[in-house]
Amino acid sequence: MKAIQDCYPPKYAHCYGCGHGNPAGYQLKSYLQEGITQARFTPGMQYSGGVPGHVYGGMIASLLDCHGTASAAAFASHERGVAMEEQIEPPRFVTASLKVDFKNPTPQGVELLVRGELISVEGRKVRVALSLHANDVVCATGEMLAIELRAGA
Ligand SMILES: CCCCC/C=C\C/C=C\C/C=C\C/C=C\CCCC(=O)SCCNC(=O)CCNC(=O)[C@H](O)C(C)(C)COP(=O)(O)OP(=O)(O)OC[C@H]1O[C@@H](n2cnc3c(N)ncnc32)[C@H](O)[C@@H]1OP(=O)(O)O
Repeated sequence: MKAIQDCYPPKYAHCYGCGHGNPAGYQLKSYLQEGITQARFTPGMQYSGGVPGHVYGGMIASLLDCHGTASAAAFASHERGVAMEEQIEPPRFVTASLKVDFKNPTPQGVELLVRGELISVEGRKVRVALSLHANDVVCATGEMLAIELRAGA
């Protein structure tokens, strides 16, 4: 199955968090399956937070950020009855607002699961509920308002 981010042409593949054309970035890959989006990622040991052995909060927020905008694009496409991979230029969303709640320390050296669920689609505005899990423990939850860029932006 093609990742949501891999549906974009090279000219839009530069994002630090998820662009497949950015060799220095995370190259996060998100997938929509059965109404839920998921991405898996193991942050390098350089992303240490203040507490040894735990992941830096900004890294966690960035995973929710990138997974959220990709999820918004996939959810909006699905609502419009078209799959991401069927579009030459899929809809592009940016983060207008991202709230993160850090629920539990996130351990390093563990594959993290990031999940997204659609809250609502209202024109260009898509709200996504996000969560980040390590070893089946919810470490962070979040909510994003993503906004679709206007054509030509
Ligand atoms: C940078 C472009 C990247 C695109 C790349 C695309 C693909 C890349 C490949 C694969 C990955 C797929 C997606 C990944 C893309 C990026 C990932 C990382 C995500 C980010 O890291 S991305 C960077 C941080 N992000 C920004 O850099 C945004 C700066 N910002 C703006 O560029 C404008 O601000 C914008 C466009 C958001 C809106 O501007 P606009 O002129 O188009 O629209 P407008 O202002 O009219 O708002 C329309 C309606 O949203 C409401 N609204 C707006 N903002 C709100 C807020 N904060 N809270 C509550 N409501 C809000 C209004 O109230 C109105 O609501 P209503 O229609 O009901 O009146």
